[in-house]
Amino acid sequence: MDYFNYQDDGRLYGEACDLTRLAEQHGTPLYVYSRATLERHWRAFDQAAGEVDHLICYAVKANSNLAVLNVLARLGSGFDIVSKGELCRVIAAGGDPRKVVFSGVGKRVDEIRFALEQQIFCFNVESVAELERINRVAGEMGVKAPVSIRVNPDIDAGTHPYISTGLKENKFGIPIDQAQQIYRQAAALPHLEVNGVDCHIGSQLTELSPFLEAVDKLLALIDALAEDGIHVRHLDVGGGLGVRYDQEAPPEPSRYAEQLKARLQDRNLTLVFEPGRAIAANAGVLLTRVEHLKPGEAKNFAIVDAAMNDLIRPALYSAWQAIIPVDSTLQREAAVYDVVGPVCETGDFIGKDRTLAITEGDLLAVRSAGAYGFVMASNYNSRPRAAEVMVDGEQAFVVREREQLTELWQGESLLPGV
Ligand SMILES: Cc1ncc(COP(=O)(O)O)c(C=O)c1O
Ligand SMILES: N[C@@H](CCCC[NH3+])C(=O)O
Repeated sequence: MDYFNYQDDGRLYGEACDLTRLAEQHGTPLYVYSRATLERHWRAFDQAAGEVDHLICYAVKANSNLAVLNVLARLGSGFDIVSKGELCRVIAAGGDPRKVVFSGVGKRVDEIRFALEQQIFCFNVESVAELERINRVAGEMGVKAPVSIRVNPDIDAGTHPYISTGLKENKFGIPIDQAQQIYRQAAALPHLEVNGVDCHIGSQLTELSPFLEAVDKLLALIDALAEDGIHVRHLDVGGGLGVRYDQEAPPEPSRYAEQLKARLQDRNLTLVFEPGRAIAANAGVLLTRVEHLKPGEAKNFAIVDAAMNDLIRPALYSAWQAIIPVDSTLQREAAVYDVVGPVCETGDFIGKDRTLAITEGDLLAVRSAGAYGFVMASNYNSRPRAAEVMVDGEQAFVVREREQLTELWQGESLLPGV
């Protein structure tokens, strides 16, 4: 459920804001986010966890706009980060670093030091080398680093191979069959406080079974660790809950949490969730205008002003996102189009074989663009990045200005002489 709907005048609105007007005011391509949707999705996790001690750490990578982070911080959200940059964003947005988990396979020494200074909740450690590095840095600082080990349970998440992370062949985490041994090593390091077990098996999962299979393996590990005298306090189940892009019917957070709670029984564990997409994807749309229609023998093309540099998911994963007219009252002839951008790549498409009734100048909305949209944007073909707007009821706020051309070569310089 989101807050992007057609109203009685046949036009698409974001909450109570007319998207046609927003596009006229701010230009296209334009990302529009809905505050109410973000809040609703975050609360769905919070309420699902209910009485169990829990922490919802929104995965900043999904959408790191400061206003998005701030909306969630105001609800009391924690954050899952993968870089110093993301931690600085959380702080700039008013988030609490003590509710931050730090994931990622390649944390640098300066990033570890900064995170320790900020007293984050936990490092999700992905290798023995990283355990030793964190131990060393914490020792130099005279503190104890809170750590959890990201366990790779070797489970097929049944998702796109590029966003699957819980298989042996993936670079993430420590293989489950070595986990107990590595936990013993970690517990023996003097500057670490081992307080959790973590996993994240992939993104856009539409079934519960892989999550539950992973959790069963993790709980067995937690029990085995207890026998070794290692008592962890939290279980971080990662993110990965899928969303509806098309016909998918992903499980609701409530059903997921119910199953988790049934498995926790009387173990006194804090549950940590790291949802990204489930909170942000359907809280955003990308508005784009049709530049040209180009009929062809094999294909008709609708060339729009958004491209793979603005939204790379279709090009990168052949991801499908709905593309709909912003004004449904316009009388146009329908045809089947590949909706493509102006970038000079054959892979530059937003959608293929879409039936649309459009003409030059019409506005389209790409749905489900709130996660892994703007954050993955680039300046390829020297295209400035889009502006971002957040709607809140009848009000709309520019939460990131459109990038200016001169910003594209900021910091570049000519060779001296000649
Ligand atoms: C460690 C970690 N946590 C959380 C997430 C968020 O995943 P999703 O957006 O699928 O919820 C990711 C990205 O897949 C991740 O790598
Ligand atoms: N960027 C991916 C998700 C990656 C998840 C990051 N761990 C997507 O758009 O689907």
